[in-house]
Amino acid sequence: MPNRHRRENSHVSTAEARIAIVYYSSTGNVHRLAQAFADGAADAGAEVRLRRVDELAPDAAIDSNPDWRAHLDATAHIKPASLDDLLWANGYAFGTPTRYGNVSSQLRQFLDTTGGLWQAGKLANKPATGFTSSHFAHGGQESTLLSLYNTLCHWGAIVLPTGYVDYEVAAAAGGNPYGVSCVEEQADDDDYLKAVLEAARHQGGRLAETATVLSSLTNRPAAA
Ligand SMILES: Cc1cc2nc3c(=O)[nH]c(=O)nc-3n(C[C@H](O)[C@H](O)[C@H](O)COP(=O)(O)O)c2cc1C
Repeated sequence: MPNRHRRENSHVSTAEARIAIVYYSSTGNVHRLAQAFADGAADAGAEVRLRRVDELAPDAAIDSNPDWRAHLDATAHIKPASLDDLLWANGYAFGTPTRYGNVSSQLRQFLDTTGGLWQAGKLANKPATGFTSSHFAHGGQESTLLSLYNTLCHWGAIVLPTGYVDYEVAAAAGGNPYGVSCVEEQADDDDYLKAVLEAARHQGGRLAETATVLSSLTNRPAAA
């Protein structure tokens, strides 16, 4: 029987939610999801930081694809992600395009700068979810998200997959229970794209609620 939990019926106050949405996008698909996550978390009452990780590719690669250069220029105003954003937030959403079934090197590079925070226990006990975009429906979205979640497990984060928490929302967006995902070759279909963005907004709101509930745990002093 489908689960029909609906977020709009929730009574959780998100006054304490501080959500960092950290993403990489070369041509805009993941950026679009990141914005929908930000909207969903903000609509639920959270403070939100939308942050892109630094581009690492050489200009020659970027300029070989006009969409890549155009998107990079169009999003230059978005602040780059920093470790301070991770310290500040009590809930995370990480977005990456699927790259050969894996996390992009740009997001990976940012994650690989978090050793100090990890060692100090500053990343533990916070809810964290992932989102991705691939070209094909079977192009490796699940493996990308699971690979991302390996890092979150090492942090001691509370991995927050989408599941089928709201069955209709999840099913309309393709039914990926590991995290919100977009199939680029289907994104020209307005109904599909609308459903995927709705799933991202839904998960952004759910992340904000979960961050609020878990923040007392996050703030718990270390045992003596
Ligand atoms: C180097 C490279 C590897 C990719 N690997 C995959 C893949 O394994 N599976 C897939 O379906 N799409 C793959 N893609 C396509 C991207 O995942 C897809 O275009 C995605 O929507 C891009 O998101 P963005 O617009 O946010 O950058 C790859 C693209 C590039 C450039």
